[in-house]
Amino acid sequence: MGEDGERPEVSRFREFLRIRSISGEGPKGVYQTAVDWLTRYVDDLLHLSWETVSPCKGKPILIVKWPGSEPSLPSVVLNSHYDVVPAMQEHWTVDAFAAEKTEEGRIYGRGAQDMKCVCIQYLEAIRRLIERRWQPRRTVYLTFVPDEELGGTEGMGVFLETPQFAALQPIGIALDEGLANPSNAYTVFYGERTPWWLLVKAEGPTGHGSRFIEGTAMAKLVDVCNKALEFRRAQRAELGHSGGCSHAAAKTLGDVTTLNLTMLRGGVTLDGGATYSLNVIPTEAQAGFDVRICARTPPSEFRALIDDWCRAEGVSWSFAPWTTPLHDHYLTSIDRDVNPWWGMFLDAMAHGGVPVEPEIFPAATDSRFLRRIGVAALGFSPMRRTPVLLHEHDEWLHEDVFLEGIDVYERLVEALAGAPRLRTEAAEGGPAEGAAGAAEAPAEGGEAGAGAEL
Ligand SMILES: CSCC[C@H](NC=O)C(=O)O
Ligand SMILES: [Zn+2]
Ligand SMILES: [Zn+2]
Repeated sequence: MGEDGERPEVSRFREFLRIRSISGEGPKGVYQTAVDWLTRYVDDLLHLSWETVSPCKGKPILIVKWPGSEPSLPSVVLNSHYDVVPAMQEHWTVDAFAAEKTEEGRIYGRGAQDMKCVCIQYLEAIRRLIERRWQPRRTVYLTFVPDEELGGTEGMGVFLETPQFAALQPIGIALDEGLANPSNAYTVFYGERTPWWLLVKAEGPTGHGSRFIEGTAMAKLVDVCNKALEFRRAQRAELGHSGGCSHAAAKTLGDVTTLNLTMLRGGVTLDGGATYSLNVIPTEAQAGFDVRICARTPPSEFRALIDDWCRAEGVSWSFAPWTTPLHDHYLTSIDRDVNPWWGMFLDAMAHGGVPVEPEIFPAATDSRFLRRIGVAALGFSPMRRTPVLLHEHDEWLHEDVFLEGIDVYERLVEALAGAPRLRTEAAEGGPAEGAAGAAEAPAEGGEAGAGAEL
């Protein structure tokens, strides 16, 4: 027991929460602080080898290696991101980076659910397995990446291009983050809705604001926005009144397409943007949308819609240039016959007696980079009986749920890293019966991958 009778695992989790590793705006060098903290942890408690790689300056990726007894077998990758989204401190009832714990056992902090809990749970599960002298058959790699919250381009995205990533290959299965589940079950994600961040740009004539000028940039843009919002209303209706809570309705957020107007810009500005010339018709206006295309809708179908909306108004649209161009669906098969890892995952969970609900992740995680290159990836954060609080004010996780998650990973790592060669895996030099991993990425507009039940 640690201080105040607290379990040392919990104390370490709280310590990690105090590092302000906010993507984009943390204190200078804080990413390195987080990685240094993790490497000390590995040195002191796991005694495993590790290395860091920084394809983007100041954005280190930490790779920890636990060698398997049969290193030629495809590896098991446990991925987590150590960056967190900012906290609006004025809306929190506690300090977002103090990792306070209530008497009842709730641990408050930015990253408590997303996903510093998982970073520590992986480490603690492996610490326990090492302590009880369990040896993995397959090599296990822990990867800790930055910048997931910014889209992963300068984190997992660039990591894929490095020799350090090549060294993890072939990968059998990768685990990455999921979401809390308020019910008694865990949720596991085998795919994600595909994020499209769009910019619509309208142009038109100028003139005096007192006249009827036709075809203005603003009017055209508003027409496109109205069509987009109409589409949004229809999708909202399809979801029903549950608001995406997976337990009150048959449909979850992952089953419909969301669209939100998240940026509007226009107007002739004065004084560096402090005021506007409201009597001058602006010649340009822009809107930005966050769209998440559900797995049932081929991206080409959505593309046709937005093309229509824009063509009708004579305006243009483009993908936001700062996002990673992953615009297709990538799914991991949940057919045991196609993907034996799925069966192993389910069996290990069933062994623990906890129900599992497979779903499509409503947002985007680093899993999509892995699925895109054919790696089977499951999004899983072992948090049940817990409200979904990622990115919210007063994010918390109960210490008992955190501790239970370590037990879960212990079981999972034993099952996955202890797995003998699968029939879908080639013997050295020989052919395999078929790829186990992610279903083939469908061509633009194609169906969801083979074996994936939607
Ligand atoms: C377009 S990539 C964005 C990634 C981000 N991930 C977590 O919130 C998300 O908004 O889903
Ligand atoms: Zn996350
Ligand atoms: Zn997040």
